[in-house]
Amino acid sequence: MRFHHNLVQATVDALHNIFNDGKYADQAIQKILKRDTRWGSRDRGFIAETTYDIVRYKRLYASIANVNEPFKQEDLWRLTSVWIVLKGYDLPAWDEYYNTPVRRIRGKLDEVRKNRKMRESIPDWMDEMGVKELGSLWDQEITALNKQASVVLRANSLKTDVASLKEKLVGEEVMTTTDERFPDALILNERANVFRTKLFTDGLFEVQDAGSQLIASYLDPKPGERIMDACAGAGGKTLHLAAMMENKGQIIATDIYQSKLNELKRRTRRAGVHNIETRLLESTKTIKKLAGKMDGLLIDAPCSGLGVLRRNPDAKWKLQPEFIDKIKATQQEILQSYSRVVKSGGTMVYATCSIFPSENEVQVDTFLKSEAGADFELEDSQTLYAHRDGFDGFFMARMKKK
Ligand SMILES: C[S@@+](CC[C@H](N)C(=O)[O-])C[C@H]1O[C@@H](n2cnc3c(N)ncnc32)[C@H](O)[C@@H]1O
Repeated sequence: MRFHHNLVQATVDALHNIFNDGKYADQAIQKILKRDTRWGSRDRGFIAETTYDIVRYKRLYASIANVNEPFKQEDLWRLTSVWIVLKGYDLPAWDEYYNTPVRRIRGKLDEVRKNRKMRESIPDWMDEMGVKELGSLWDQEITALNKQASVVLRANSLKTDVASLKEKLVGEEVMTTTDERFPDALILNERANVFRTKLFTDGLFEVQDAGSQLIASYLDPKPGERIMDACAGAGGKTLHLAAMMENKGQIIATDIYQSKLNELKRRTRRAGVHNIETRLLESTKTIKKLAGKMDGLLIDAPCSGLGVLRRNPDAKWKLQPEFIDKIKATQQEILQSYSRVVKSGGTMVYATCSIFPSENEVQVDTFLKSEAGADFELEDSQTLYAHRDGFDGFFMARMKKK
């Protein structure tokens, strides 16, 4: 592999912004990629993937490179040298890499890889929590969560179907694979910037992980029904619900952030969806008004996000155990309060992108045993694991109201 100094410098700068300035990895990378319009897709791919890889393995690489935070420029260059050596490439003859101890780097990897916290590059507290929550599954799961995420599209059934979208993508030189477990999904064979295609701007697809695509189907909304998507965010699942409902009926999409709902509205227009109404949750009034009126409720709850570490590797370094405790309290509050919108005979799905039982089964169980949950019955629940199912980790539980 031939390395270009300006691309590695861009990677070093992105890492500086992420590690030293606390910027989110995706935003820092987007900003750096705007630096030079002459960079082609390979150059951009190199910067993005190398940066993500070093963020993912920060603890491991920093230990091998023998550098500590806050990282100086030369420390960040050393992290890139460790990345190059461990990938099995030859180091370019640049000043920054002068005297790099290549054999020592390889030897140190063999030494530290026996320790899971080092090998998988995770904070101590996260490893302890993972073992407590998942027991022996944690080892395989965290290894799988450190893999690079695949890019998955969801064909927008309001405008196309999987087979014709697949064919149209070939015209854009984007090759994809289908998977019978995820009927609307197309999985890219190689990463590509699909957002630049006209197919995307025309609303023929959304980028949405395969696991996430199961959640709207799990609620099974029917055309003409009234559905509430309580934690709609920017609407990944709301748009899917709308497509399943063939634009008929009504979806009330709520969130506590107007900015996210604005983004949802923008996506709605592109997707050709017109049965979504957004409402900002400012007080309990909105929920009270909707009490007993909904055929279906989706609670895509805020969570630790540990199931989607493939997509957000910097969460390993930004998450704190105190935040997880706080978010668990919010999850139960949301279940207790929003469940009242479901009418008799209606369905509620509680979902998270976490693989920890304390955010999932335990929350559902606590709810069902509480007064608010007394009228609900658990129909089914399932967890998608990255190590077993191959995509992001998700949990979903479906409850029926008597
Ligand atoms: C997992 S994300 C939702 C992702 C979204 N459903 C999608 O598919 O793109 C959880 C969302 O819950 C919102 N949220 C946090 N606390 C909330 C609350 N008390 N009530 C409603 N939404 C809340 C967050 O702003 C966030 O957008």
